[in-house]
Amino acid sequence: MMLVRSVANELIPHQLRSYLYSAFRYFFTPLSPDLTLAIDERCGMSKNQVYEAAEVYLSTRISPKTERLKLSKTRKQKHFTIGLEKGELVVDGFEDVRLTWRFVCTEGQKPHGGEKKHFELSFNKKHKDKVLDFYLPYVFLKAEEIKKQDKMIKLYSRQCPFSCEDDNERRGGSWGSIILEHPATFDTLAMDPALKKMIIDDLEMFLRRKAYYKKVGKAWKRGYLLYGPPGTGKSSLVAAMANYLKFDIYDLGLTSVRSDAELRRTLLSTTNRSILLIEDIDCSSEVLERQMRNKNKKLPDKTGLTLSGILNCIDGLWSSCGDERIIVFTTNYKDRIDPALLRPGRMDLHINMSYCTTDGFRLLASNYLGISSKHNPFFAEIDSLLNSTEATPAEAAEELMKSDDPNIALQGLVNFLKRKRDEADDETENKATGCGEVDSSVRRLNAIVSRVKRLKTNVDRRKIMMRKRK
Ligand SMILES: Nc1ncnc2c1ncn2[C@@H]1O[C@H](COP(=O)(O)OP(=O)(O)OP(=O)(O)O)[C@@H](O)[C@H]1O
Ligand SMILES: [Mg+2]
Repeated sequence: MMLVRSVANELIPHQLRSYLYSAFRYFFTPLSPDLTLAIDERCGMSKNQVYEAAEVYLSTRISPKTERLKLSKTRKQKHFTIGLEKGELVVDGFEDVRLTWRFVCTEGQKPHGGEKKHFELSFNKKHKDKVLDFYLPYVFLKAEEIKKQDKMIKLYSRQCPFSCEDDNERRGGSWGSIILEHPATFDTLAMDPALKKMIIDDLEMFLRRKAYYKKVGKAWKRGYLLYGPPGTGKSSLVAAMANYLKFDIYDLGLTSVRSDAELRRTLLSTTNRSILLIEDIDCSSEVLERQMRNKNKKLPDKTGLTLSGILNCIDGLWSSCGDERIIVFTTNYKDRIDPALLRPGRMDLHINMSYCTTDGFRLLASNYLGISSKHNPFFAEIDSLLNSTEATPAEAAEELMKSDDPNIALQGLVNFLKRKRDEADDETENKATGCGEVDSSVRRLNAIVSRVKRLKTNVDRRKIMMRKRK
């Protein structure tokens, strides 16, 4: 035998020999009774939901025999997050089936590199149907339960600004995330109570209506346009929505997107149960078009991202994939945005975030100072000032934060509102007097309005003084 092998070694070239050995092994080794499913991290450009579910589920199935684990915890998380390290195994049981999970990491192909991750799930072939029809749905269900219990809301933003020009792959849809720690909730939002209730009811109805959307053949999505001056709580409302629904936020800065194709890739890599946020929509499209033209003079004029391009892309994608999606546009100037966005059916609700109202002030006073209007002499004066002055909730909140002593803080707010009112009066008078075409009756009218406002505040002040004396 030894003699035969040494003769064979001499006569047959090395490569052919190893091929013959492996062919021999293939035909004479008994076939494995096991089946292995490879579960990649991504399906093309989207995340693989099986991978995501497995990752969450397996973190609760780690056996005492496992030798290496990945451990992490953010400031807001109550518990550690445990994950498998490269090559580690988890053995699981489902009814009479024994299943083995292995976590595999391999180096990605050059030039972009990066790690490619996947799970391998092995079990006896005869259980294939049971695993596919019952075990994997069970893994999904468990993963959903775990996620709901320990749901950390994430804020995603695009990782790749213009700087990494050669990195085509990253330019696709890579999002970086942090835990959203925005404390805004519907309880802390100062806005018209009826409007607030309407928004909460709308969100609730949206969540309940999965079957309804399917029945009428519409994608399960909802669009909101939030408009109003700076500091009226548009971004806070988005955070409150995310905290209420436990949805992640994808903050899409359009200036980081260079083409419609890139936008499509970016949107495809967002997940269900999320809010896509596009802030300052009135500026974004113009800035982008200008930026594109300046950046690449060779491009024909129409190559940049346009608002209608964005809307078509979002409409198309939104109608074809994804569930439980919310899209929010914000703007300071509703009148400046493209009419295409305002067309019926595009955004389901237009929400006006307005200046601080007396109800809003009460909520802020209770949140920031822990006081109510009962027996507080400042409230009537502040109410009357708010009715004649435009102050944003952000401005009011800033004043209320200036002192721990409610009286000092409220007095500060009164002074601030008076200053604002006087400035506004002066502006009105200046406008009236500075403009030659405005006739004298308008000027007189403006002066009367200002005087009436002041008179009303003086009366209020006197009432407060009298109440104090009593
Ligand atoms: N309606 C509100 N209720 C409670 N707090 C508010 C409200 N509006 C603003 N604030 C306070 O002001 C801060 C700034 O508000 P926010 O960023 O939500 O305003 P915005 O409308 O998004 O402004 P911009 O148009 O400049 O983006 C918030 O962090 C919050 O503290
Ligand atoms: Mg904002």
